[in-house]
Amino acid sequence: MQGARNASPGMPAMQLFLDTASIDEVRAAARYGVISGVTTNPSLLAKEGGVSYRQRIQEIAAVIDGPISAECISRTADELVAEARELASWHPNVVVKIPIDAEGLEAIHRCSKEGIRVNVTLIFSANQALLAALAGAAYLSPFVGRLDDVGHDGMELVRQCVEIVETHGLQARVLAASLRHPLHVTQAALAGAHIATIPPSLLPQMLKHPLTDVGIERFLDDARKAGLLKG
Ligand SMILES: O=C(CO)[C@@H](O)[C@H](O)[C@H](O)[C@H](O)COP(=O)(O)O
Repeated sequence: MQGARNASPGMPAMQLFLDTASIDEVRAAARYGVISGVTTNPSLLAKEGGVSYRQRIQEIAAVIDGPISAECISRTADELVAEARELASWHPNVVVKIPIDAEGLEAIHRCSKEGIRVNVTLIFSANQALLAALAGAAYLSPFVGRLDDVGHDGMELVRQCVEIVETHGLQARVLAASLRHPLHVTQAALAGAHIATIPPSLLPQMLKHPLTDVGIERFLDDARKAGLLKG
């Protein structure tokens, strides 16, 4: 992780990943030193006007020295494994994303046995998360916002994933995904998510507080009165 120190020895600090395929957004966020990885998906890539996926992943990996998720689009286990090998060959930091279904579960198992790190995506239940973790997933991605959209408590799934992983000493890390607003990030941190992947628009929203702006203005006024500042 780029700037943080662990609160207690042996306990990894929570990490923030950026959820984008835009190199400009990655560069803009990287300067703060709070982004430890990047997640991409076909929908995010589609916004990038036909750029090669491989080239974009390599550009991102040159800016962020951490896990970069690239998503598989194959639908059978054999094809998923072949595609995962290809994506993983693009850069040593690539983590391949595989959706959780029957073919996906077999592919997760086979990839993890080969040493390819897998981020299991489109997780909407605790049992999907358990199966993915048992198959050897490196990351579990519960989709918070999309569960909220259909009237469920997306953050409760994050809590359940964390509890399952920690109760049973599983290796997988819980990566809260489909986060839509700053409160989601706070809630993911409090739920014990190991990682939250955030759309770039959330970063300034997390940072900003009107009372901070008012406070800065007040201090500047007083600094003028005290003669510390001219004009
Ligand atoms: O990689 C992941 C999760 O591992 C993310 O890119 C994940 O696909 C995105 O967070 C979601 O697709 C965004 O979901 P939504 O806000 O569009 O519903």
